[in-house]
Amino acid sequence: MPRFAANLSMMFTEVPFLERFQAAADAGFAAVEYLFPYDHPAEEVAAARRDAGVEQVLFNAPAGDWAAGERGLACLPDRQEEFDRGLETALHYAEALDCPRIHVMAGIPRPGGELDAAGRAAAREVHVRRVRQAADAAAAAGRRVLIEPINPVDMPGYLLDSMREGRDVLEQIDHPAVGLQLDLYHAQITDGDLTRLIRSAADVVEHVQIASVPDRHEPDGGEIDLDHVLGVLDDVGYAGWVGCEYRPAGETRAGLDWFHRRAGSGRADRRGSGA
Ligand SMILES: O=C(O)[C@@H](O)C(=O)CO
Ligand SMILES: [Mg+2]
Repeated sequence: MPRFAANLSMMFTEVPFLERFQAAADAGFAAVEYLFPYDHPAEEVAAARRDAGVEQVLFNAPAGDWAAGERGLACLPDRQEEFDRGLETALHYAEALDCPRIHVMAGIPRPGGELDAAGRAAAREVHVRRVRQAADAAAAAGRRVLIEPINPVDMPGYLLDSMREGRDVLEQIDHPAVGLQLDLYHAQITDGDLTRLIRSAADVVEHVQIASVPDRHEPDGGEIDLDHVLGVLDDVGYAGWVGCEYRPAGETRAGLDWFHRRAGSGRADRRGSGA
């Protein structure tokens, strides 16, 4: 059975961010992930993680003005300086948190508008270049960069909008320090055919996330058969983490039956270092 990491941007939001580490540990999670730690100094986040005794397995590089609708900087040509600074910040946090991987978001090249083929090619060219840049810096710091396809219903206009696109871009990036983040919630919406998809992408997937479709709640309901996809991940030898990136339907702990049934105590289920 794969190992589960609690996503602290969506789970345990009943308590302030820094308290979510301990809440996740108390619930039995051995690891955590989240979108952004940057509202708090790296040292405070690192202390919260250490005190709770959980591994940090993933977080995102700064992604622009999130409140204004931005979703990453990597494909935005006129944001090079901000991208550079964000990369530095992310690597600083990764060091403090002992986190092996950073998700670098592509961005929305034409917010609210249509992107023609030429516009898409231009955005992709910038994206490929910036992810390579991030990967060079990450590799020098002993870390890895992930890219994640995201469904266009939740994130209209996001450049990396299917697993197929993700595979293509990954090939184009062609960098040993870059891998794919397979969010099965997005993948079910954009690609479907999850069994074949997991099997065919097994060589490049370095992190998995789960949630129910279409509501993005606890992963043991909706369109995805959780035990089936976890079994396929086991079959292909997936040894990474499975991030629980879902919005609990009610109180987080009240919805953890699915986790306790599959992970035992969670902590007892640890295999290897997770790095
Ligand atoms: O799937 C998601 O939404 C996240 O993994 C993410 O990084 C961007 O929102
Ligand atoms: Mg995700």
